[in-house]
Amino acid sequence: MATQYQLPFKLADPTLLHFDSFVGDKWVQAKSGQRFEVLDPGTDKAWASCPTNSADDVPDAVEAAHEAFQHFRKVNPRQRAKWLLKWHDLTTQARDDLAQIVTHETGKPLAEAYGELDYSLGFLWWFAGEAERIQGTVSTAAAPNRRLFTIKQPIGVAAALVPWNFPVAMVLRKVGAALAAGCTMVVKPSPETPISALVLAELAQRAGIPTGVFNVLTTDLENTPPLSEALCKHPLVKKVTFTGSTRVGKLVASHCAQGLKKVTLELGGNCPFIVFDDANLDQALEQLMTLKWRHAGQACITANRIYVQAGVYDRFAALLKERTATLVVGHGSTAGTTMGPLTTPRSIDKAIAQVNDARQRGADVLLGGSPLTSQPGYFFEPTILSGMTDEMQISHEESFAPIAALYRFDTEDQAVQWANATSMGLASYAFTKNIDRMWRLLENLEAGMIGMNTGNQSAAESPFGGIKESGYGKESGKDVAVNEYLVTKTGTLTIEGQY
Ligand SMILES: O=CCCC(=O)O
Repeated sequence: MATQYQLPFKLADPTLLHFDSFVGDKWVQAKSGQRFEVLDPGTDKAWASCPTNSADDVPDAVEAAHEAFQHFRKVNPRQRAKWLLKWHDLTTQARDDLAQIVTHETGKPLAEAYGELDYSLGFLWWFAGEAERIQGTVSTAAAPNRRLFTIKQPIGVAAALVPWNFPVAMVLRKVGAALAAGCTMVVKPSPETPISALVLAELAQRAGIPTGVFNVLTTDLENTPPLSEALCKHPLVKKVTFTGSTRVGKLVASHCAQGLKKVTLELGGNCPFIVFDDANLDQALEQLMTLKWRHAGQACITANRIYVQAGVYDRFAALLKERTATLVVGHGSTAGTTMGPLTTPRSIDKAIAQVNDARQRGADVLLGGSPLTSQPGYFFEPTILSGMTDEMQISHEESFAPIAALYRFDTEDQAVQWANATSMGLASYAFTKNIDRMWRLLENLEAGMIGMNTGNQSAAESPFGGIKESGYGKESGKDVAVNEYLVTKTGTLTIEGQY
């Protein structure tokens, strides 16, 4: 359907853009005919609309994916790899256009949108390689004349429930693994970021990926829970992958439990970032600057609680303040912007509540602390809070906002105890030049991913996933990610006349 909205940017290839859902090989409306608006978080203005699909629209999409699976499961892995590589090449060519779209959906600065695209392209490249490396096993049984072997087969139709903070990366991380395994997929992008997912569908079609293998069902905030529930409970959906909050992850798991569906959950972080007295402070600071302010703090692996040892606390806080004060907050497409808006107005409300709570309980606001209301859009000042303590809200819940919360600690044991004092366990970061201590931290910090003198550990080749209430299952990395979309079948063979 043509859109009546004015595009706030120019595309080199406007035919990439679609504003309808993609099921099978067709661009489709919701059965209800309803549509919802897509807003630019940097202006609060609508620039597109998409179909408001409901639970009623789920069966057509799942059936299209199921029909496609009957053929796709038998396609030679090399052919699947070639399609993924072709998709990679076409997405690379569309990089400039996709960057504009990501910036206008999420608010992130263009340079960060490019960074997300390069990260995303890594998934198509990586999973093309993984497709041909799916292997079973052969072994000799204890019983005589018997051999055991296992084969791996695609599990079936997968449903992906995707967040808005990295809309291209999160789609491609999930679908790359699914297609490498031989599964087909129905993607439900977030209400904030449907357009980039639809561009990926256009590119998948151009890459020759067969009809029904990649489907996109858009919907608004209100219809997200029932549509997602219908996907989780549809009998032909055999696998669900979700990235988002722990609260919603538990709901997804409970919907899937009824059908004993295989589930991957990438949930909340509340990640600690620990700086010891013997750290290279420049290194720690530089890593924190990127990790904390990336997408205005809206990443599940961002540093939520920053623990700094007493000997360097004041210096580190002063340096962080000095560097943070140089950030330029503005619309993501404006040249020179280094931090964009939050993606949703809900996030502003939460940030205000968290800063007020910390302030009332005795924290000092070293920088920022308020929404920026002088311009339209959902802007919040880069904020540094010092003197944080355990009873403050931020200690127990993710900010998902540009708030750096500093805690002073004395000993390694104290830092580890505080870092682990959370129900979550996605990522932890530690900065020290003491190798014995670093090894102890690797073993003692309760998280699925440990950054050691680095704040950047996300990559296609690196297994991504948490423990505790940060979820289960791995995305990306060798074998583990594709395994999430495979089932193992065991064969037992009797061989006469052998041993
Ligand atoms: O926010 C979740 C994903 C972040 C990442 O993949 O680095």
